[in-house]
Amino acid sequence: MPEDSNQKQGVQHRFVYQDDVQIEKPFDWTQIRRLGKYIKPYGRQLLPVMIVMMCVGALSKLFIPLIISFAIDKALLVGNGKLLALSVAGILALYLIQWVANTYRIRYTNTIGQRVIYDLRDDLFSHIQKLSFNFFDKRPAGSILVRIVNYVNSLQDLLTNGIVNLLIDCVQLTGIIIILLIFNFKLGAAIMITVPIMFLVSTKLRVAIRRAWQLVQIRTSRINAHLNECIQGIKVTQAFTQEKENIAFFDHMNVDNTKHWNRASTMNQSFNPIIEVTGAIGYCILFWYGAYLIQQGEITVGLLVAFANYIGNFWEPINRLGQMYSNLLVAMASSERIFEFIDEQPSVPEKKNPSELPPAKGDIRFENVVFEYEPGRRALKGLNLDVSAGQSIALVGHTGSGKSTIINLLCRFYDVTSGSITIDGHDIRDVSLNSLRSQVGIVLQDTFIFSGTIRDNIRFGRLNATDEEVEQAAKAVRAHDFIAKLPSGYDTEVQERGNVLSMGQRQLISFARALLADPRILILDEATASIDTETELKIQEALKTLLKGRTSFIIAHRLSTIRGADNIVVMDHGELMEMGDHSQLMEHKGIYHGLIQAQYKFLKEVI
Ligand SMILES: Nc1ncnc2c1ncn2[C@@H]1O[C@H](COP(=O)(O)OP(=O)(O)OP(=O)(O)O)[C@@H](O)[C@H]1O
Repeated sequence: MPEDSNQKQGVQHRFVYQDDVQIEKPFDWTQIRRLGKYIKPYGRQLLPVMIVMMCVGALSKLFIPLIISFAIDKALLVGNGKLLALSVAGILALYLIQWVANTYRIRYTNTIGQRVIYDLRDDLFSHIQKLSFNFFDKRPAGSILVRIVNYVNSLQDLLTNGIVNLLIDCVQLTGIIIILLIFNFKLGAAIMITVPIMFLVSTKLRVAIRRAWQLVQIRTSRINAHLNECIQGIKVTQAFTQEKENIAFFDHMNVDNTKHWNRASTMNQSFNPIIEVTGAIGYCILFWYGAYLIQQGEITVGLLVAFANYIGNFWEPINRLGQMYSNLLVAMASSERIFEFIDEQPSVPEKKNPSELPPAKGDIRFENVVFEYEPGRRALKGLNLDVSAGQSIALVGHTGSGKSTIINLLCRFYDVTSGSITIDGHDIRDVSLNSLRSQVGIVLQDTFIFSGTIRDNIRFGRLNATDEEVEQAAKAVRAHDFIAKLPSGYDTEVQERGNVLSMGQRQLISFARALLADPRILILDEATASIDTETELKIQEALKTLLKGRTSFIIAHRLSTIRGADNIVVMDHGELMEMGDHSQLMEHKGIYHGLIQAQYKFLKEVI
């Protein structure tokens, strides 16, 4: 393969974005019933008014052509001015009634639709908040986001306008058909020859057009995902000088998107002419056959005008029904995906009537703990560990040895595959998640800073903390000095992920956050990033304050932390290999000794 094409293929296969495979689903009553449950709470209050308004609007529209017909035959053609004026007034009154009814109907439909969407979005978000870690392990954040935003929005149209329009159109169509057949069966039946053609074109072509637009939508989503990834990873891209490749990949996606857009747009443009031609055939039949029936004396001119009016009103609902049908198929797929999330049960279930974990002393016991993230791959292979209240435990070991897993299990982000973990003798599976997690504080390596002020970020540890308490916590972990030097002090706005702050500063903020929460058990995943000695000293002092009197687990990377720990647990391939304090383990000359030697050697070489 020539180099050029090799390169091109490489670029095309570099980023893989998973699309939602099915963009439409067949009509499904279960979905409608589930959606119906969301409408029910508002039904009794708003539905009756809405239905009355809908019927008034549809009926007043149906009567207008009849009055026109009456006005032509009985007033215009015989020169009865008074009756003509009365008819015009009647038509005006009907238009007015129609306008009022439609205004209120739209207002009520929108209210119901908005409330349903609000409830659905709320349910989805609160449900996702409760789901366990393994749910997020399996899904990219983008796909979760799309379900909350796009799929819920795509239901909005169906719920606000779709269902009501469907009812109005059905009432209107039935009304027109009855009137046409009653007033002149032969002419009515002749016009209706075009109905099946119109219906077929409207449904089939609409579905094809909808599909074409959805393919465009998929391409646009891919572009968005790629843009998002490229912006997030811009530093890596520039560091590895991959800008050209990224541009080439983006171009390839852009071309693909434009190609699909052109196709969908061409199909779209063909829709109206087809509908117009079919409509025109209907008019031809009406005027040709209608003129014949007038000559025969079977119908009046007024009735012919009324029929023309009805045909005009006839295509509109048929056209909309076709569109509604294709919207419904998309809504089926959207609601299925939304309910799929809502039905997802947390893999870490709460007991039916869980007891509350009493204020913990902090004695922790891991007994024969086996854990598999995926069946057959053991991340912990029968861990036994006893930790007394107030002890600090440093977890060390090679990458992938199971250190974070121990912490994930203690917080019950996952449940043990077998064995048990107890706090002060209480199995953590028997107590409520809230009472457990509120007593276990966690400071992660990748400190998450939310958009907001520094004060808000510290207060995240305890939302009802006063400003003084926030500042006290910051002072205790030596964060106050740098915060005070920021342009607006504690009120300085930091952006998502806290990009304006250094690694060390972010860590100090997360310490203050943890101190404010004041948990009995503290978990600390130390940052590995190199920080200057002054900050390192500050962090060590802050750590002392933070750990005082608490049972703590530290995934340790710094020699200083390891030395100070009461007990050092050395993990290897999911097994506890060594345990003891620093001097004991150094004497033992095992894995720990090797790790420390390697670190010293590295430091010596660097220094
Ligand atoms: N979410 C996950 N899904 C599947 N396997 C996982 C998951 N998280 C970790 N593992 C696997 O479990 C094992 C232990 O991982 P763990 O994260 O506990 O290691 P660690 O000692 O904390 O490593 P590091 O020091 O690199 O953070 C590894 O083999 C890892 O591949």
